[in-house]
Amino acid sequence: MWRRNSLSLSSKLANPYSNPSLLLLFRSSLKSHHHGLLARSNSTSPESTSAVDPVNWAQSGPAAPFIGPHPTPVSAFGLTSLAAASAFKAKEVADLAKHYTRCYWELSKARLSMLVVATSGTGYILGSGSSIDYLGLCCTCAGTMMVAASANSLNQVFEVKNDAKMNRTRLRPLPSGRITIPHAVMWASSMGVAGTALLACQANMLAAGLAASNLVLYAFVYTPLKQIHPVNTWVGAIVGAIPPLLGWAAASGQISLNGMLLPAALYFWQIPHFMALAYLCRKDYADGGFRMFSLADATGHRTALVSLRNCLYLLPLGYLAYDWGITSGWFCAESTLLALAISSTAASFFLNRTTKNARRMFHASLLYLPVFMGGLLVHRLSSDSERSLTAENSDPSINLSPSSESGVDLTEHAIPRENRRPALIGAQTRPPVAYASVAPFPFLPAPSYISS
Ligand SMILES: CC(C)=CCC/C(C)=C/CC/C(C)=C/COP(=O)(O)OP(=O)(O)O
Repeated sequence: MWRRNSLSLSSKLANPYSNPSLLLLFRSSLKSHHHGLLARSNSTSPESTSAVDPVNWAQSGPAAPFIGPHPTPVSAFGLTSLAAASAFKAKEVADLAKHYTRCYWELSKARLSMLVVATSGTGYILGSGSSIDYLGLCCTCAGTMMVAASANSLNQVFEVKNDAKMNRTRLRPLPSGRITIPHAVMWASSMGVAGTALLACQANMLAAGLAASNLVLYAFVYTPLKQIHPVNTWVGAIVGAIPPLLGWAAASGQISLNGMLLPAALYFWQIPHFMALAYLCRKDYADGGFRMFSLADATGHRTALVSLRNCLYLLPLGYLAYDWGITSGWFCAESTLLALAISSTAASFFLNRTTKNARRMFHASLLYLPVFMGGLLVHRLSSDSERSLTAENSDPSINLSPSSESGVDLTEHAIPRENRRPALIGAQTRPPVAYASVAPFPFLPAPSYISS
């Protein structure tokens, strides 16, 4: 199609008369040029230069010669027509660029991909320790965006027939015929290769490997599974949970237990989110030929139960974030309240399985994720603040002096960047009040139980 468009574009440009709109533009510019010359000829000297009006010529043969002072009307005419052709060419190129930008945007499911990037970026910051490498963060986000765009485009390539049968998806670029399958595959391949290469060069091979494996899991396992077995939702939840791990791995160079916190939140969060969506769009999914969990559950009882169970799994995450030294105790409280809020919507849906309650649970899930990630970032403990707390509170065997001879040296020189955050697993947990003197309230006095 692109080839056809570009061919027709070039042939139109080569022969402007073959295009009615260009001919119109061409003729109107000639007319105004002609009228201008005539007006001037009436008011100025009768010095004559004859010319042919090609518009009238085209319609009814040669026109009466006009007289005017312009020494070279034919070359002026040529310039005007050239300008008209260039303007037309520019407009058509701009329209073409707009058309394909829109197709790429929709193929990439850009808003979903941006959410994926947000989770990966949050993972990167959490895995960064005391100083964030902003260039690394940007490259990780860009690489994640490209690979996610590729995965989403491949998903649409494989589901073009199913998408055409669903109201929600029938206007996507492939089922609506706005782009061809080979073109979409070309876009997906280039994005996948470029994104993985960017991650490999600017982050590390672990992050690149996670991205590439996730692409394979999403496009080649999850996507066909949607038409085979309801277990697809759980596989999809793994796909959604990988990007924050990828971000963590890009920053820290490894996968560690406390790097699993955000992936776990994403995994549990996706179950009620997608269960609500599949419940609300049951007919659409059935029409599309997808085997979603909710389709084999006429009463919605099991769909609601599974959703509620996974919401409850979100409850301990705030405590774990605090206990593992990722965030302050404030996050523990906030996360628990947030999990209780989404769980209450899931409980309402469980007790009363109406569309309204399913929609409430869906909206609660939309709110949950940004608030949870925002809380993680706001209450995150950098290695510096952790280090000072650890020093104030705890184990005398931990010595912060760079030239420590006894105990564990926690200076940046002693701990490789990639090991900083993971090394803090198992560090002594601190009473919540100790966190009151760190972010986000660093101005508060040190807690009184700390001996000076
Ligand atoms: C780095 C990398 C490869 C990241 C990929 C992340 C990604 C694509 C996550 C999406 C997870 C998911 C299950 C979406 C639903 O797809 P769906 O097929 O059910 O959606 P649809 O019905 O709208 O097509």
